[in-house]
Amino acid sequence: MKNDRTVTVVLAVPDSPDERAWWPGSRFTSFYDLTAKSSRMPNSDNSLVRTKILLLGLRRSGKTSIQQVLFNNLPPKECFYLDATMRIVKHTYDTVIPLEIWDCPGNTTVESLGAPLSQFATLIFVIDIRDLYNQPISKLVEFIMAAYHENPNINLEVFVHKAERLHEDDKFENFRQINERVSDRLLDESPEYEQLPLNFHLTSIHDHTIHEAFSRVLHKLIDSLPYLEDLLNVFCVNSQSPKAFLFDARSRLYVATDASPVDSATHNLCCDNLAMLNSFGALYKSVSASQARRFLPSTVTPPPSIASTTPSTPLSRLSKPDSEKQDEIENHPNTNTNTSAPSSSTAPIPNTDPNPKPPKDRFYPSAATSLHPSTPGTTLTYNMITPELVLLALLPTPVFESKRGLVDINVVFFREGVQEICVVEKEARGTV
Ligand SMILES: Nc1nc2c(ncn2[C@@H]2O[C@H](COP(=O)(O)OP(=O)(O)OP(=O)(O)O)[C@@H](O)[C@H]2O)c(=O)[nH]1
Repeated sequence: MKNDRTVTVVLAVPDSPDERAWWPGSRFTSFYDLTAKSSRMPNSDNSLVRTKILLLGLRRSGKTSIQQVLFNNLPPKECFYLDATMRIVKHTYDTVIPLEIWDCPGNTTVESLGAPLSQFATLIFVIDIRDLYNQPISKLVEFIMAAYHENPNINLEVFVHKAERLHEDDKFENFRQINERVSDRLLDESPEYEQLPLNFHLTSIHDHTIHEAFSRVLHKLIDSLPYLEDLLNVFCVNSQSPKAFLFDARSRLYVATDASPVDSATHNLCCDNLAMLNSFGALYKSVSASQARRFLPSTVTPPPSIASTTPSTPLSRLSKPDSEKQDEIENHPNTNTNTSAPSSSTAPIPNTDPNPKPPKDRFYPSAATSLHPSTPGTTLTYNMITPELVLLALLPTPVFESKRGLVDINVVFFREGVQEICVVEKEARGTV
């Protein structure tokens, strides 16, 4: 009976524009029109307004590794071979908001930065967890003081990094000491720094802590976060989902989640599942590429066949027959070859078709994985929402099995709301 009531609620939502007035995405449009749009006019040269993040820290603290692992899919083990950063490198990344991440050399000072701190929305300072000496703390304090005077609204984040290198007790002791020393040094400088909101995170590229910490950094930068959270809350209630995340597919950062608390185990599970599904995209790309290989030089290595590379877990299943959807899956962002990734095996395919087909409607892939088969069980669902974003939601398996259509309808309306928000974000930044 309880589930039937949910059906009524969901189907009643979007019948007419009037009835949809309560829909969070719509409320967002009108409110956001009045607020963010006016404060986020495009640059005078009509270029895209990017939110800037400053990545600072001593040499070898792990700045470039963090950027490369999160935004360039570099496997953590390969970070060992990264060259030292000699000049400031500006990396751009597009998700709900467009980002510009400044990876700075270890010797960067406030003076040598070459840009006022007022330009940046967030300053992330990376400290090696074993580096309890004066130098990194002095440098961090120098930047905090400068930021306080130039840009009091800047988000100050400290990543106490390479945390996996220490045992639990030492990890928390070093974390506490770094935290305490920074606070003491700031207090020595002036009591006015006492109230500064400094956020400390324990991070490592070798586990999911870097994803969780950077996600929290990102949340503070997304003006539309409350509206995305509203949509997730509505989705969870109507689909009986205990937890749902809206993830940026490529970086595996979650851009929003519902109101229930995030527990690391669930977050990590979603991250792993996303990594597994992301790797599907590359497989389909290879298969499609093989059909077009007649256009390519013969030196291109043949891709592995689907049959031999499909993950063996019987519980993971794509929602549509593979053969039907290969072409459309090619449009999935996860199938995009990341040109700056270190080891991309798929060469770009020249478009030699003299009669190119008209663009197709976007296909939104979905998948479901049973997490533990014992009754009642939990199912993790994956639904693509926009080219960048995917919805990962936990559902009781009986709900998923008996109310699949209902969940799908909820996903459709959720997608509509999120897409509306993304359009408004883009409009506010002058990209549409
Ligand atoms: N154990 C461990 N090593 C890490 C982690 N992150 C980065 N490293 C290693 O730290 C070393 C330095 O990493 P980089 O990313 O080059 O450091 P950086 O701060 O960019 O260094 P500069 O470019 O010289 O300023 C590399 O060998 C990485 O593999 C981590 O979370 N854990």
